Amino acid sequence: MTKEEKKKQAALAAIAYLKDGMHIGLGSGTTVNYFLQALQQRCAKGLQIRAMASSLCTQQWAKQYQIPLLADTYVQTLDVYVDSFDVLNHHGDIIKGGGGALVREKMLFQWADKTIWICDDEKLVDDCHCYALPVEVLPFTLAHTRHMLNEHGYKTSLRMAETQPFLTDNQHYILDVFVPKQVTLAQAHTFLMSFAAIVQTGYFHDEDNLCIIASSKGVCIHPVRDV
Ligand SMILES: O=C(CO)[C@H](O)[C@H](O)COP(=O)(O)O
Repeated sequence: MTKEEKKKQAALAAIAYLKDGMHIGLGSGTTVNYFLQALQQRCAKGLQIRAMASSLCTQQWAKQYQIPLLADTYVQTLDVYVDSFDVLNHHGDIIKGGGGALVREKMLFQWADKTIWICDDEKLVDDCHCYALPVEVLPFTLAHTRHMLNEHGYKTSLRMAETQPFLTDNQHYILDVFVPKQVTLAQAHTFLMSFAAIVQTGYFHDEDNLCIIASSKGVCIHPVRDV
């Protein structure tokens, strides 16, 4: 089974957790796009939900698929948040932000009553240090921020979109940060958040929510702590 087929299978399995009347937070990325396509079909068959997108890209897809959207000003509750991630280790440490939507993704994750993670098995890793940690940062005094991080052993790479720095939906930059081996992601997150220029990191921690993992053997569903 290809990686794309696995993503699709995981996304399809998440549909079973949706009920009429729910407010659903939508993550970002290609796996979520498969979820949106499945959701479009369920909505066409009568499922009554309303959704909130974590990125402009997801919002555009949701509109294209005619998924009813909520205006953020009026939403007080989110029943469930559905998203994928870049990597997850066996301790519930998650890296997100490959698509640069990490701030709004974390907001919806923190807000929702529960989260359903959807992924292919290639995203499960022993050590998250294999993947750079995306960090959303203010463009103001960027060179200084990078210099300070470098002084502490954190190498950084400014994410680009062709010849210009990649701009997030919040009009900030993304630094892909290589966390030193001896520092845990949780420690790195706390350290990085001490910089006023850093808006948020793509480090998430979760143990209790469900993770739907698709592999060539099929789909399995576990609490994150048992992955
Ligand atoms: O964190 C994210 C976007 O900011 C995505 O969830 C992550 O990058 C995974 O994307 P994909 O489903 O395309 O593999």
